[in-house]
Amino acid sequence: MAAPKLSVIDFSLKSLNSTPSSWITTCSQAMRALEEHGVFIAMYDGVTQELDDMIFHASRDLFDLPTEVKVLNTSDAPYHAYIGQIPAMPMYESLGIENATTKEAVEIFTKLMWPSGNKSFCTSALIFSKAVAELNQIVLRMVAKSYGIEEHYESLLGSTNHVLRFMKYKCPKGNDENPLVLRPHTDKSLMTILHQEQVKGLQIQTKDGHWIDVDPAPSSFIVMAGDACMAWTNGRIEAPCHRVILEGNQERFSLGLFSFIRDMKIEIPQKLIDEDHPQRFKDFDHYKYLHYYHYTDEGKRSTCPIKSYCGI
Ligand SMILES: O=C(O)CCC(=O)C(=O)O
Ligand SMILES: [Fe+2]
Repeated sequence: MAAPKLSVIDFSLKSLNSTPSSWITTCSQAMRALEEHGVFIAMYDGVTQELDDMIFHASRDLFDLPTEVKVLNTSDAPYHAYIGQIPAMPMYESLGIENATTKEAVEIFTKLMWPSGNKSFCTSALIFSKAVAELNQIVLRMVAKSYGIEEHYESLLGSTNHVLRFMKYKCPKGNDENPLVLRPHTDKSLMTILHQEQVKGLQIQTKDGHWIDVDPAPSSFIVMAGDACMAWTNGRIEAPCHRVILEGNQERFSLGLFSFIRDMKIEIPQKLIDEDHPQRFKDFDHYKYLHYYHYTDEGKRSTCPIKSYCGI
């Protein structure tokens, strides 16, 4: 049997905007992939090659800073800020910018890391976040339109916190080093969009248990549903399990734009509840869910924390 593959879907702005029927075709391809696998690869031209080069250059600059500077990146919310120096994950380090689509937040982060300024970091982080948030919005609008829950989605839009996360994986030192650098998990976001530089490592698990390698190709963005999307769509779109394995001897850089909903409860749309689809989740607060997953024993131990948190 041929190895399973992820769907690769053309999300170039030119083709999406060319005719209404091309939007509809892309929408049905995206929906099929999301409902079957919770993930697809979008070929997206909203990030130019020049911006791509700039953002990975900016990422290297960021990781080159001393640890005592990087730890200044803090947040009240778990997994929103600096993570590193963790004995169980010696090869992993990451930093996060909250509200990364706003100039003010990116400027504050830049000033914290480089008190004397770093214009090129600031510019590329902001433009990259906006471009990827646009892709995030296009995909979520497709989901909302397909399910007839546009108004519902629009109400979440203004409460979205886009967190831009810079990730670095150091190369494994010896042959005995465990190549698993990020353990299998589902994301806790509403949606995540990942982008990797030329070194591969991300693997996604299909529902029947196969691990698929995600090839890093220029312009390819991995669009992945998070746990909050599974609850919001009343279980129609499930968050896929994924991990990072590093077998080569190169370090790896990747970027993720994670969307979280704050200051309001995510309600399960009535349109998605009927006789064939009984309600599977209760309305929930996304940030309380993050707290449950990261800080409570029950949340940490659960094999499906979103179900244990707000499942019916
Ligand atoms: O580095 C990657 O490609 C994946 C990162 C990831 O899965 C995460 O941060 O949740
Ligand atoms: Fe993840």
